[in-house]
Formats: sequence, C-alpha cells, structure tokens
Amino acid sequence: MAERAYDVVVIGAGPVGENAAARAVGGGLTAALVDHERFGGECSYWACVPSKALLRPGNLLAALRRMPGIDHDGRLDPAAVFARRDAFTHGGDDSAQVEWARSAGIAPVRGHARITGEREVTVDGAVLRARQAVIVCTGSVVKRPPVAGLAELPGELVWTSREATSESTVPARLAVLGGGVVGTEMAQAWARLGAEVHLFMTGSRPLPAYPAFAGDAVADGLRGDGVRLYPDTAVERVSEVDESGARAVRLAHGGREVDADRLLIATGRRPATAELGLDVVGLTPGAPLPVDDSGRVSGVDGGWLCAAGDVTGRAPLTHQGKYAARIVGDVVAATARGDSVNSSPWSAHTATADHHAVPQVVFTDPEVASVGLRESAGPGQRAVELDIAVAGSALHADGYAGRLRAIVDTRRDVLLGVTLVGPDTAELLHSATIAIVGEVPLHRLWHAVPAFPTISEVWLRLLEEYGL
Ligand SMILES: Cc1cc2nc3c(=O)[nH]c(=O)nc-3n(C[C@H](O)[C@H](O)[C@H](O)COP(=O)(O)OP(=O)(O)OC[C@H]3O[C@@H](n4cnc5c(N)ncnc54)[C@H](O)[C@@H]3O)c2cc1C
Ligand SMILES: NC(=O)c1ccc[n+]([C@@H]2O[C@H](COP(=O)([O-])OP(=O)(O)OC[C@H]3O[C@@H](n4cnc5c(N)ncnc54)[C@H](O)[C@@H]3O)[C@@H](O)[C@H]2O)c1
Repeated sequence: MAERAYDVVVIGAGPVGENAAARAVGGGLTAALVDHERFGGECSYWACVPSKALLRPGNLLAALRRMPGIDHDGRLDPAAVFARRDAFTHGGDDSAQVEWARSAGIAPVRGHARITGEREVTVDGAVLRARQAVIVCTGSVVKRPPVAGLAELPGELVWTSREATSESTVPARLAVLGGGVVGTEMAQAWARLGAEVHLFMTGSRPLPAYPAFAGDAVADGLRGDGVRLYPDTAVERVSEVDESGARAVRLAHGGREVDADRLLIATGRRPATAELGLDVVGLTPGAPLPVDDSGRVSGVDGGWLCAAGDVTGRAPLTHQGKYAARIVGDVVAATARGDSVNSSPWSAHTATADHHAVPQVVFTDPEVASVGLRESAGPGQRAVELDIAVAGSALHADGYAGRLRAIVDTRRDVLLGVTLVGPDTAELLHSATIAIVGEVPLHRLWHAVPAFPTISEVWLRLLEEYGL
C-alpha cells in the first residue's frame, strides 16, 4: 500500500482547510490538502459566493427602483444573472484552486479521507502519515427535518442550498422550509428572479436568532417582493402530486395545502463527521469536533488532532472558519518548531473572537449586519436602540429605513454588540467589530468623527443616545 508522509495532513479543501494548510506551509511545514469533491469547498460553489452573486443584482435593482431620476426597465435578466454567478463559480471547475494550492507549496490530494490511526489518514487506500498534526476541516452538510413524506419525495422536486445556489431555471412556484439565513436569502433571490415563493417558518418571524426588529424588517422586505410568509407554521406532511402530467410538491399544514414546483429545505446544517473514521480515535461519528481556542480537538491525547471551521460547531461562517484556520495553522507550526503556544486571550494562538465578536451579514434587502451580543444579557449592560435616520442615509436612498441596536457594558464603557438593519448596512459592520475587539471606550469613540454625509453618522447619534 502506497504511503506518503507530510508534517500536516489537512482533510477538507474548503476555505478553512485551504487557509490552515497555507498557514502551516508559511510556518515552514509540508502539508497535504485532501478533498473528495471540489477544492474551494461549499463556500465557493454552493454557498457564500453563488448566493451573493444571485442576490446582488436584485438588491441593486431594488435600490435603483427606490431612487428617482434613473431610467431603467425594472427587470432582472435571469439568464445574465446565472451567467455572472457561473463566472464566479467557474462553472464548477476547481482547477484554479488546485493550481493555487500547488503554487502555495501545498500538495493537493483528491479522494475521500478517513482517519485510520494516530497521525494517520487513508485516502482511497493510500496512507498519508502526518508527522505533526491532522487538521480536520470537513465543513458541514444539510440537515433534513423530520417532516412526514420528505424522504419519499423524488429528488428532482427537492432543493437544498446546493440547488438553490446552482440551478439555472426559475421554478414557477418555490416553497421554502425554514426562515433562517439560507431560507430568507434564497426566498428573496428566487422571488426577484421571478418565482412565486412561499416561506414556511415555525417561529413568528424570520431570522429568529436576531432581534425582532431585524426579522420584522426582513419580513417586510420579503413581502414587498411578493414572498408569501407562513409564520408559526409547522409543515406536517409533504407529498408528490400530479398536475396534468407535471410533478409538484404538496405541503400540508394546519388543515391547509400549498402546491409548489420545488421545495427548498433550509432548516440548518450539521458537521460533516459521519464518514471520517472518528470512532478509531474514540470520538463520536456525526458529532461536532469540539476544539479548544487553539484548534486542538478535546479528548485526544498528544494534541495531534486539530479542527477548524463548520466541523467544530463553532461560528459556522467562512470568515470565522478562516480565522480559526490561521490560528490552528500557526499553532501547529509553532509546536513543530518547539515554540511555546500562547493560550492567553487575544494572542495569535487563540480564537478569542469566537466568544466575543463574531460578525455576520444576512444579505437580504434590507441587510442585517450583526457582531457580538444581540440582546442585553443583564445587569451592567444596556441596550441602546435608534433608527438610522441621518443625512447620509437620507441622501443614500429616498425613504431609507434602518435601525441599530448596541449593547453596552456600562461598567467598562465599551461595546459588547451591534446589530444593524437597513440597506447597505453590511459595510458599517467592520467599524463595530473594530470597536468591540479593540474594546474602545465610548468616551474615546466620541472622537472617531464620522464623515458627513455618510450612513456612519449613526455612530454619533448612538453615542448621543447613550448620553455623551
Ligand atoms: C447557502 C449558503 C450561503 C452561505 N453564505 C455565507 C456567507 O455569505 N458568508 C459566510 O461567512 N458564510 C456563509 N455560509 C457558510 C459557509 O459556507 C461555511 O461556513 C463555510 O463553507 C465553511 O467552510 P469549511 O471550509 O469549514 O467547510 P466547506 O466549505 O464545507 O468545505 C469542506 C470541504 O471538505 C470536503 N470534505 C468533507 N469530508 C471530507 C472527507 N472525508 N475527505 C475529503 N474531503 C472531505 C468537502 O468536499 C468540502 O470541500 C453559507 C452557507 C450556505 C449553505
Ligand atoms: N450570509 C451568511 O452569512 C450566511 C448565509 C447562509 C447560510 N449561512 C450559514 O449557514 C448555516 C446554515 O443556514 P440555515 O439557514 O440552513 O440554518 P439556520 O440555523 O440559520 O436556520 C434554519 C432555520 O430553520 C428552522 N427550522 C428547523 N426545522 C424546521 C422545520 N421543520 N420547519 C420550519 N423551520 C424549521 C429553524 O428554526 C431555523 O430558524 C448557518 O450557520 C448560517 O450562518 C450564512
């Protein structure tokens, strides 16, 4: 049996695995990077990149429609939107990412990887030995809800986020199950591309993980695009129906029925650890890989097994996974050199931001942008909330509607969290992230003067509302 040895073997060549491998190589180590599907992972081909490519034209057109003085015909051209998306995903061709790995000094390996022993990974019969560490970056897979009839539906009727981000035909009617991030983004994208969209959610509003004002604003935005919302609605059964020879899906809920041409399952994801051989090292297949803040898997002796990204069950976002990847890559390289690993908060070897400052943007119209705490957690904290109504926002768009909530640590006079909702609030988020990570006292933030007339003037209004 063929056997090769590297300092590090990284399993999963999504954005996280790529960064972990690059960082280890940058630290002087050799690394193999294994993937059984496409180099670039979910993010590049079926998630972040294509979903944002599908959303951007609709968001831009809606902004144009809100702006007097611009001639436009008010339509999206779906074929052109799909073509632009496909340019970003290279039509599914990952050769550029494989070439990037080679040029970065990483050895790309195609095939399904399993852990077959301590520091040992087997890829389709070939053993890869890891002198220093195995870093698992296998991401996550779609979680299917236990809805009666779902397992029996023909595959062509059911979309997951993969089809929702890669299909090039607009279904006449699309039913969406789940009002989280995937559900809201894809409901809006496909509604704007021309589908009649029905969005089912078990809670009273979309985006239940966010403050109510954000979910309500997104609900209004979706309704404005003709999306039919079904709050507090559990779909009890789905079944195939024959509509004059055409196949469709019937969703039954509370004695009512809705028919659709496609059903999008958007009810969450689970870590991709089922087929990894975790039992060999005493871990539970299917469960997330719990890691410490330096990326070392808990409960495995010797510190040789590490993980980063969605697979850990921590902040399942590309940027956060890449942050964890940079850290674990540096930790493995430092350990190999015999350097000490600094596990104090905010050190180069510690993913401290996971606990305090995870930024996320929901790219709907209006956008939701959030970092840190979203709700006040009790004594010593104060929520300050205000509309985004400044000269910059008024000039940005007629009828601009937005809102901001900040959570302040009143004892230390620093921000703990900021949530913004409104058109084009995404680009304001990093200023909030910097204020939180930098623990900038609000009385010092007072001297960070926002330029006139920008939407950032809301920072000044926030501080005034707080009492400065
Ligand atoms: C529709 C959608 C939109 C999203 N939009 C955003 C967004 O706008 N911004 C954002 O930050 N996040 C977004 N996310 C989340 C983001 O996609 C993930 O957080 C990110 O892809 C995680 O990166 P990863 O490298 O951990 O995993 P992945 O990108 O899933 O990569 C894991 C890789 O591991 C490979 N693999 C798995 N098991 C094995 C094995 N045994 N052997 C070999 N290879 C294996 C897979 O083939 C895959 O290539 C979105 C998710 C979805 C579903
Ligand atoms: N812009 C972004 O950053 C972005 C975009 C898309 C996805 N993502 C990430 O991808 C991951 C997956 O997203 P997601 O939207 O699938 O998960 P999610 O957890 O955000 O939302 C899933 C929703 O489905 C609901 N749900 C569960 N079972 C249901 C049922 N039977 N009927 C109706 N609703 C049901 C849940 O209550 C939840 O609100 C998330 O971690 C998300 O952060 C990020």
